[in-house]
Amino acid sequence: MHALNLQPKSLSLSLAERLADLAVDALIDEADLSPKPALVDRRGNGAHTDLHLGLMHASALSLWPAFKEMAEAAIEFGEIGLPLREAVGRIGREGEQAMLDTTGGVNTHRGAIWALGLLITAAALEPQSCNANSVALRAARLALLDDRFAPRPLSHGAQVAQRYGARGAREEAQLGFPAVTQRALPQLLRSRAAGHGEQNARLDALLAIMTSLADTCVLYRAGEEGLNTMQLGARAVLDAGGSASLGGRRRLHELDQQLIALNASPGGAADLLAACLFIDRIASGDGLIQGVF
Ligand SMILES: CC(C)(COP(=O)(O)OP(=O)(O)OC[C@H]1O[C@@H](n2cnc3c(N)ncnc32)[C@H](O)[C@@H]1O)[C@@H](O)C(=O)NCCC(=O)NCCS
Ligand SMILES: Nc1ncnc2c1ncn2[C@@H]1O[C@H](COP(=O)(O)OP(=O)(O)OP(=O)(O)O)[C@@H](O)[C@H]1O
Repeated sequence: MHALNLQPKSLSLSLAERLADLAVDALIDEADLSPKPALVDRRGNGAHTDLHLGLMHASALSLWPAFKEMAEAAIEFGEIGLPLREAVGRIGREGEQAMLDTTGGVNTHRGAIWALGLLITAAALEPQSCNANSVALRAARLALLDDRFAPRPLSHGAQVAQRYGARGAREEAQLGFPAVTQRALPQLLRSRAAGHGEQNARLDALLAIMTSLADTCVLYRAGEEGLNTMQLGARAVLDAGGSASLGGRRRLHELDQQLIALNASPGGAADLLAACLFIDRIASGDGLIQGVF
């Protein structure tokens, strides 16, 4: 059993503060990871005209209070149920507003607030049981509850669901984040074990998500052609040896060019990579052990 260490010796941060720190760290690590196909990274803006790395960092930092508040709500309510679900929904919407205030109205992290918010809440509910599957399962149980106060806008995800019947961010969470638990985390561990280096292992984890995700950002911007290009291209990189190999790097460069030409940015996959990095840290106890903060 993986347990969060509740009593750091060197600094007395609360559990909620530590979880918020880890979530913001995961977002910053995701943004900085390079070269990500068609996404914002240290090289540039990928397929985006309204996003850049500084904005992604500022947005990530703006979410810290909402993340902390979600963890505190979990501790206060103490169990999965409608009161907690609706509290977290309200805090998530406030976090989204803080994000929009920070970015001047640009959507930098909507999907990430959803995924990380649920996972933080799930971790804070039972910090003594934080292996990947337990946290994802608790997050799924929360996501399955219907928030009566959630607005139902005709979001990009909803439009794509109508048009293609695609499962989006909501369904991914309700299923227990299979793209993270069954694809990204196993790939991250395999690439690390093969000695590929941390940055390549993270890129490989992102690619593993991209091989099968119905990313509604890609579908909205580039339709089924975009989604097929993303899934097949990501598979080709991994089959060529992954990000650490010369063949894999060539394929990765090709995929970057193809997705940019199609204006197809895999933002949903990027959010799930952040979720993967967050779970990896809490499941290994890394960062929650005393002295790190
Ligand atoms: C469920 C959410 C993500 C809305 O989803 P929807 O598909 O309708 O919206 P939209 O297209 O605007 O954004 C979805 C975002 O999810 C990400 N995403 C896209 N595809 C996927 C996928 N297959 N899996 C996971 N994430 C994805 C992308 O970043 C995308 O931008 C969420 O914003 C929401 O409903 N929030 C309500 C407030 C709430 O309850 N918050 C709880 C906080 S924990
Ligand atoms: N490094 C990243 N680069 C780009 N997008 C990212 C990155 N990390 C996460 N994302 C996610 O991608 C989404 C932004 O994608 P996109 O711009 O397609 O969204 P949109 O607001 O639905 O569409 P549009 O900009 O076309 O109006 C955000 O919700 C964000 O969570």
